[in-house]
Amino acid sequence: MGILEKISEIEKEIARTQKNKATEYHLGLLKAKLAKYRSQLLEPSKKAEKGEGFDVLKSGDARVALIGFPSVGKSTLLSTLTHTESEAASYEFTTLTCIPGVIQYKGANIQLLDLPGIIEGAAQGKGRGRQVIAVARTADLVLMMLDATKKDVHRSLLEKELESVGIRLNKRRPNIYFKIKKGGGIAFNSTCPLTKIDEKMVQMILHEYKIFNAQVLFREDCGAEDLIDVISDNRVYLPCLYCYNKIDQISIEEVDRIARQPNSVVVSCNLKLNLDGLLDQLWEELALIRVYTKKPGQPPDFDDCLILRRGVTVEHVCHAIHRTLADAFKYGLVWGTSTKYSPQRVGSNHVMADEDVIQVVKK
Ligand SMILES: Nc1nc2c(ncn2[C@@H]2O[C@H](COP(=O)(O)OP(=O)(O)OP(=O)(O)O)[C@@H](O)[C@H]2O)c(=O)[nH]1
Ligand SMILES: [K+]
Ligand SMILES: [Mg+2]
Repeated sequence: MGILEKISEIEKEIARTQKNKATEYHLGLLKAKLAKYRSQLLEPSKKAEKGEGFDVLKSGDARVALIGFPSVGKSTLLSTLTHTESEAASYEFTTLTCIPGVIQYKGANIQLLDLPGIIEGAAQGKGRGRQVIAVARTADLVLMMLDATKKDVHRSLLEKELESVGIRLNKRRPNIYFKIKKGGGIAFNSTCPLTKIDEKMVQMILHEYKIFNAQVLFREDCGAEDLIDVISDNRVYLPCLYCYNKIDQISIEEVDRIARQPNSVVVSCNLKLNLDGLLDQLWEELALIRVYTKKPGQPPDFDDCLILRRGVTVEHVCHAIHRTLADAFKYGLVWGTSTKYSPQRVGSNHVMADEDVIQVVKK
């Protein structure tokens, strides 16, 4: 039996197994098996299926991958937001390779990748699904483009495809400490009550992965799937923005309903509706911030900013300015929303905010 058949057998078995106390171990084991086969399926693809036209160099401050069914308007969006033209047409699979463009926004260069449309079964290699998914894994954010005139099944189908190859959208890594050891068996512990898993199931899942010595500490109430995610090293956790296009074709009530969904933005590429709103939300989801620098006795340099991630410290800023600056750092003077006073003297672990100005004082 091939891996694909094994996967489909297990999927069928999971579907027909009733969920209850008596079957939970069995289900946990099936899920572990499923995850194992799926990762086997992905292994050989790394080299063999790279595919021509998909090796695009990473550039700029962040990378965004456009993922969606055929003809939802991905190429139209790229041509509208960047100086790059990507052919758009009314027939499916117009785009066959990865086409990079650059969005210039608030001083940042955001690389936007137009990709072929993907369909159900993409993860198993249908269409150019595997190559597309491989590119998505390298992105800082997935911009999932959807046709607002179509039903939401498209969205769940795409989510399932990405899910099945280890891409987790808008989810953080489960808070489970996991470390393989040389001996000593499985040391299992938790810092909170667990309602979805117990020691026996943890053991079973680890054994399925041929792990017999490990330290496992649950720091939140996670289940079998979370544990499997932590064991598997091919998981990526990405923010996802759902972009509903073609709102020129639907009622205002429908637009309003979609726009209220979490992580969603509504646009019309053809009529250029709400593209500013899309850029704004992209900026937010990418968690980018601008930091301006200032030399002593001079006004801040507002023409040139550093583009960094939310949560960066003064130390990061020093590294971004020059690699030797962190060593020479004495203290910083910061003007902006991250401080109580402007300016305020700060140490190297002070956290910066968007549009802060900093002057670095050296030893
Ligand atoms: N009504 C409407 N049509 C649009 C809009 N944006 C794009 N389209 C149309 O949708 C069709 C497909 O657009 P593309 O940009 O080629 O779509 P794609 O997602 O790149 O398609 P593939 O590359 O084939 O996967 C074209 O006929 C576009 O003119 C929009 O906002 N409203
Ligand atoms: K198309
Ligand atoms: Mg296209």
